[in-house]
Amino acid sequence: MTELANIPELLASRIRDVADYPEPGVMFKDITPLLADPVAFTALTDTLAQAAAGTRATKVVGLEARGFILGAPVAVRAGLGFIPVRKAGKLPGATLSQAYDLEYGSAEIEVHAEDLAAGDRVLIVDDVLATGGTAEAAIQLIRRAGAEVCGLAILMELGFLGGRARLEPILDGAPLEALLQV
Ligand SMILES: O=P(O)(O)OC[C@H]1O[C@H](OP(=O)(O)OP(=O)(O)O)[C@H](O)[C@@H]1O
Ligand SMILES: Nc1ncnc2[nH]cnc12
Repeated sequence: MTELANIPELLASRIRDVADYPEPGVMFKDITPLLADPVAFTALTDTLAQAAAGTRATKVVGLEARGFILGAPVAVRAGLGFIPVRKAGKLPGATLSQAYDLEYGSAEIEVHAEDLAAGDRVLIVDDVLATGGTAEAAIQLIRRAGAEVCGLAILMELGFLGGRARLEPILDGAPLEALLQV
């Protein structure tokens, strides 16, 4: 387990701001420097896996694509199965789909219907919470599959975009943990 004095400071130092990407007016939070640093990536994985332990999750859902990079090692560390929620058209089996808007556009996500069922407690993992559109769509998908959302574990929350205010009313008390706040 990682033992570092100030994990949030380390993580924040490895996230790069890119102005006007992917469109004018957006300050993009680029996590690739964090991923390239094994100490920071391990600290992030361990910290998110600790969040999973407190939720009694039975599965981890990661949101394509950056949520896969973070969610898969968290699932392994926590001893849980990993379920990918993919952008539309990428999963070969029978899927449930949900359209949504995000900070810079709109999209549709899907999950294999057979991957989740009643009795599953799902922890959603992603890198950034902005408007909350992506996470809200994932919550809807997971519930339509019959499973319960037991928490959201996010690396960075962009508070000024209102994602937390949007999600908390629909989370039924499940925790929304963001390691960093902007
Ligand atoms: O709160 P929101 O406004 O919905 O934005 C947050 C989402 O946006 C990013 O994903 P993106 O769709 O850019 O996909 P990527 O991970 O494939 O880059 C990020 O990884 C979150 O999933
Ligand atoms: N500003 C941002 N940076 C990185 N990912 C994002 N997803 C939505 N908004 C984002």
